[in-house]
Amino acid sequence: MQCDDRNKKKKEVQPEIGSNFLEAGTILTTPIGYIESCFMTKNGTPRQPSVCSLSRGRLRISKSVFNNPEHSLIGIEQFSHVWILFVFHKNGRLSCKAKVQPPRLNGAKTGVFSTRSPHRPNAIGLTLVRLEKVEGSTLYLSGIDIIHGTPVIDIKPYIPEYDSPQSTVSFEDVQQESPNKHEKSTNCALSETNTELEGKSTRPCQPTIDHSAHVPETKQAIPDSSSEITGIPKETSELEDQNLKINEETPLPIFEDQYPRDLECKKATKDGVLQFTQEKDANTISGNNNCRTGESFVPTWVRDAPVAILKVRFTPQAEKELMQFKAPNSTGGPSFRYFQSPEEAKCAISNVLCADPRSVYRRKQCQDRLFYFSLDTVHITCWFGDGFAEVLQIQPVRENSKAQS
Ligand SMILES: C[S@@+](CC[C@H](N)C(=O)[O-])C[C@H]1O[C@@H](n2cnc3c(N)ncnc32)[C@H](O)[C@@H]1O
Repeated sequence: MQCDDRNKKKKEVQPEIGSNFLEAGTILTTPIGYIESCFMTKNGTPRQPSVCSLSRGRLRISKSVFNNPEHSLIGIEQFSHVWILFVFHKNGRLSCKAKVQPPRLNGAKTGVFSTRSPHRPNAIGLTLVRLEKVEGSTLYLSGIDIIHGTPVIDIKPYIPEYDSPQSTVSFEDVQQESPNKHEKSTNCALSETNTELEGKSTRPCQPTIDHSAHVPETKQAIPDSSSEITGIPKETSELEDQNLKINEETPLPIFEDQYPRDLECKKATKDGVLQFTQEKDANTISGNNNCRTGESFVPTWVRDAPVAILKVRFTPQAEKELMQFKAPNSTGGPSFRYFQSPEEAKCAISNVLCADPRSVYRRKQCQDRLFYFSLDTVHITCWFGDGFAEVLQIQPVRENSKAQS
């Protein structure tokens, strides 16, 4: 059913139901399309898009959502990157585990919401991908970590001024620095409470300069005369469009008391669970307020994983087999669907393997087992040794072959 029809129907039949569900935060999602990806199975799919910039895919906006799906993409080609929100449809079942074991913690547990684990209560994924081109109602993407057939529920443009604090430091460094160093920067005239109203934004008050992603000029956060005083970029007017306008009648939420001032970080404890203890006489400023405006922080485990970056090598036989593959739509021999050449494929395979795609279980308990995965139209067999991965065999993917999960 298309958007217009659905709205009409809601209005005619049960006008209040739609809004009640929205109020309760319950929505029935309708995929706007399904990802066509070079990754057919979860196995071997990178854990984040940054792992393999050559991983390609397509997304065609469905005609069941818009009469003219191409209209929904007008202007999007002016962005270099877009966020893709999708459903982890191959999770098997919905997860209700509050603690998970991200591979980078090598077996230790942490709270699900401090990770990017697929196993989360609402099974929603968020990936920042490069937008290569737009043709009609189809987006051509690269740098994906999403498998073929994944239902996509939304696309949003990546806008560095909104989405990316200027610099990232480690949580532990922030904790070690003297408290005086973390005085809030005075160039920000937004009150803390107002910042909370804006969705806990860490957006810098000053426009950010150093961004490689491109944004259409109309979207640049250029302060106008009215925003100069507060340092709020012009685009804040969007909040007003969404009825979030801050006015005298709108009570400002007070969040301060809910946040302890300092968190003492303790690394993995005896039961393998990461624990952060709060100081007893916690003050009222959140941990996030410990960092300077425009700065963000992440735990060290996100950056310095206990998992080594592996060296990747190909046996001469595997290399020879890969060279048989031809550019898309070529005849006489196996051809790629997404990669343009065997060299590109080799680079992508190396990227996937050097990040060690094995689960913690596989890494620890079954080190000597062969590992299989597929990428584009290539089926790869490899093994892992101490600090390296070796590709043993490259075969064309068989249509009905089922890779290990
Ligand atoms: C760690 S998640 C991160 C995804 C996204 N960047 C995020 O942060 O929400 C990436 C992994 O999800 C898995 N995956 C990708 N698409 C999936 C799908 N449709 N259903 C279940 N798992 C999926 C793949 O195994 C991939 O390695």
